[in-house]
Amino acid sequence: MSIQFRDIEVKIGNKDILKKVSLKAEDNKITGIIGPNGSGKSTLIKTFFSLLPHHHGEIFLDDHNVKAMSSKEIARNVAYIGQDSNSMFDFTVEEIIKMGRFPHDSTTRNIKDIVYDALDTLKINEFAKRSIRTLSGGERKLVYLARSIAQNTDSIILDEPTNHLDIKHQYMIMNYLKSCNKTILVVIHDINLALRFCDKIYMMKEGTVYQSGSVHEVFTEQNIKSVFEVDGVINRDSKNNIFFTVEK
Ligand SMILES: Nc1ncnc2c1ncn2[C@@H]1O[C@H](COP(=O)(O)OP(=O)(O)OP(=O)(O)O)[C@@H](O)[C@H]1O
Repeated sequence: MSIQFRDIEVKIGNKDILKKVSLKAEDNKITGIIGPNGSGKSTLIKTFFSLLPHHHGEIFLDDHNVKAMSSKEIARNVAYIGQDSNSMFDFTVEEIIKMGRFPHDSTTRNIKDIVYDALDTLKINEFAKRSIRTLSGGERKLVYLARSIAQNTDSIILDEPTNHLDIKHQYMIMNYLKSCNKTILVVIHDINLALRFCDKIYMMKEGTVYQSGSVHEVFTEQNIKSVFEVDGVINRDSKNNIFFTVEK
């Protein structure tokens, strides 16, 4: 299932936050959105779920304009893991994960089994009875990923999923996303994680797509300098993986 933004424009007050942004995330691929703070990454993904209105452009799920879809229908197809993992309410982890089943009217499987499979996948079974409010920021991220697993959608949109996570859990999440055979659209800040895991990158600057393509096409020293104002070097290790280091 592909996710496509066509010529999206967002204005807040007099400020143009997004200026004709187009992006396509495809089946079985991790598409990364990277860019400096304030460049419009979260704004773009929020428009998909109508969390922010867009003033121009269209958003499609395969050939379906999301404008014509109910929020429940969208949630049957696309899961969302936002930046903010705080919870206003004192739900248990089990209850949070169970919410992933809300868009689905029925299932042949026992819901408790679905919840426990999701906990198992991320090896967080011991959190099941805990209140979400007692978990650390990183632990909460894992719980919301487990909810998306229970939601069983073809696509997942994630806003900085590795934020707050230690290196083991950063790789656990990215490896899960790589192996799950879904359409993954992810806002990511870490250039080296993006280099390692993303199939396609959209590099944003000041509300526009500055560059898009494969990691090799986008992560050039020149593009990184122009967009992030950082001098650095693209290196290759002995296994021919490329990585970026900042020069002093
Ligand atoms: N409700 C709002 N009112 C005014 N300005 C807003 C509002 N929401 C977002 N903005 C502005 O829109 C711009 C883009 O914000 P957005 O959150 O999309 O950036 P981002 O690229 O996701 O940044 P970050 O990497 O810091 O999360 C920023 O300059 C932000 O200040």
